[in-house]
Parts: sequence; C-alpha cells; structure tokens
Amino acid sequence: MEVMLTVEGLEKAFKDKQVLKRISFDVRKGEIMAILGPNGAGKSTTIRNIMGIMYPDAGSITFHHHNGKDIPRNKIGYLPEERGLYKNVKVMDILLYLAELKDYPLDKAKERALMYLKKFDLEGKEKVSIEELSKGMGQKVQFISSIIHEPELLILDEPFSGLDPVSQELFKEEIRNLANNGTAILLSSHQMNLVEEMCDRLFMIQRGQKVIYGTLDEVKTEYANFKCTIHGKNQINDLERIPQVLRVEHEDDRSILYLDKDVEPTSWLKNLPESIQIQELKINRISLHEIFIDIATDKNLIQEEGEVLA
Ligand SMILES: Nc1ncnc2c1ncn2[C@@H]1O[C@H](COP(=O)(O)OP(=O)(O)OP(=O)(O)O)[C@@H](O)[C@H]1O
Repeated sequence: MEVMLTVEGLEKAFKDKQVLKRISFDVRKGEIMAILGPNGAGKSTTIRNIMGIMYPDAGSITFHHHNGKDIPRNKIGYLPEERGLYKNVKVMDILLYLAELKDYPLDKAKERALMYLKKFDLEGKEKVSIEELSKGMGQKVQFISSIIHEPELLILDEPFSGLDPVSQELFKEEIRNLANNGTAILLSSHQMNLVEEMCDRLFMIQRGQKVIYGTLDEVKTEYANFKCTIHGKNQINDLERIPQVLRVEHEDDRSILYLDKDVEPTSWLKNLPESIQIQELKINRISLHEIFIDIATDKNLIQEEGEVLA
C-alpha cells in the first residue's frame, strides 16, 4: 500500500519535559491506523505536529513528498480533540467557509455538504446556527467539516467521544467508507473495542515512546497470546507453578492465568496438573483492551523492546 504520511524520529519537548522521544510510523493509502496511548502519552502532541500547529524539535514529517511547512495541508482533514465551531454561524455557511479555506470548489462543497447532512440525520438544518445544535449534532457538523474537501489524509482525534451508539455506528460506517475509497486515516481513540473492530494497524505510545507498532494480529502474536480462566477452588501458588503461566489474577473461585506467548493451547491443556480443580475452563485470546491496561499500568508482561518477560 502506498505510504501517504511518514513520521520519522519525531522529538518534542515542552520546557525541560521531553514529551515525544523519537516517534516513527507511517500511514498508508486506504488504511485505518490507530494511534493509542494512556492520557498524556503524547498522541495529541504528535497530531498537532503533523498538522503544523506546532513544530518538532527534531525528526521529520513527510506528506506527498513535502516536509514541514511545505506540507499541503489542504489535502488533510482534521477533527481536533477540542470540539466546537464558531457558535453564531449557520451550518451550511461554516461548511462552505471551511471548504473554501481548503481551496475546494464551492459548488462541489455544497453538494457534498447536503449529501452528508442527510447521511448524518441533519437534513434541513442548513440554516440553523451552530449554537442551536445539540453537542452530538455539533460533532457531526464538525466531522463533516473535516471531510468536506475530500482529504487524502484524515486525522481523527477521539472521534467517538460523546456520541450515542447510533451516531457512533454512523461515524464508524463513514470512516470505513472513506478508507475503502482510498483515504488514509489516522485515528486516536481510547475505545479499544472500536479500535479492534475498525483499525488495520496500530501504533501505541507510552511516555512519548513507541511500545507497539503493527497489525492487530502481529501485535497479538508478538506481545501477548492467550489467557485461561478457571472456575474452581485452587491455591494461587499452585496455579503460578503451572508451566508457561506468566501471571495469575485470583478472586474467590475464579482465576485468570496469563500465558506465555509461545503457548500452544492444546498441549498446554493436556499438561495441566490433575490436582487443579476445574468446574469451568475457558481459553481466550487477550484483548487489545487488556494489552493496553497491561502497558499503561506498568505491570506489563512486555518490555519496551517488545519482549515478553519469562
Ligand atoms: N502546550 C503544552 N505545554 C506544555 N506541556 C504540554 C503542552 N501540550 C501537551 N503537554 C504535555 O505533553 C504531554 C503529552 O500530552 P498530549 O496532549 O500529547 O497527550 P495525549 O496522549 O494526547 O493525552 P490524552 O489521552 O489525555 O488526550 C503531557 O504531559 C502534557 O501535559
């Protein structure tokens, strides 16, 4: 897949605080790429550097073979984390104004605005002023404003926050449509289930450094694999002694055993000691949500280089 955006060795400090430490990743045409990380990890700072809202101390950002200040930002769409458009302006006026700022032809912008307002259940709201809209409606208009000019790269910072489930579905569907039609999408979200559902690749940062980069399958294969939940009266020490068990979470009669990444579930199950009491047993692949919590809480099984601790 053709690379649209390349971020290479990005560094940024605020006063003496190093916020980004040599961040590198790319975003390709037609893919949805997630940028993830705990609060304060540096996601928005990365995005603001890409958008030219601030400039990095070191490293480069390349889009369409252009660097830094020369990047054609009219080919980029951006839904910022901070919500809110001008309050006293009518919906259609603001959409056309923002399209014009991106040098997009007005007749096409009007056509697309009407099409999207209909799609997002805002038909007939063209002349309503922004301040009269609900928060969710305002967010829809802001989303439309980020795609009205047919951007080649779309950056969405927490697009789902504050949306009801129906609106969330609408956003998901449209983001998928855009990717299917070739838009490169960089999406920041704290909703791991949505990321797992939608994204082709992901990049996770913690304290300004890369901890994960790859497809969801690569991440799951490389960083964490299976967990086994056992219902039964067992001593935590006995469970911890089972080969290839990295960590045990134990509550009443329910224990979750996190297994080594090289575990082969069939043979592991065969070799379970007979002394273990089992009323119910379940093996699941670890979810992205769990990988995230593991990393964010530093109790992780994962070292910075991506190696699982034995
Ligand atoms: N303009 C600024 N001046 C000083 N420090 C800043 C500035 N912007 C961000 N920071 C600091 O940089 C770090 C990263 O912030 P950033 O907003 O990039 O995190 P984030 O990953 O987007 O977090 P969240 O998930 O909470 O939105 C934080 O410690 C933050 O306090």
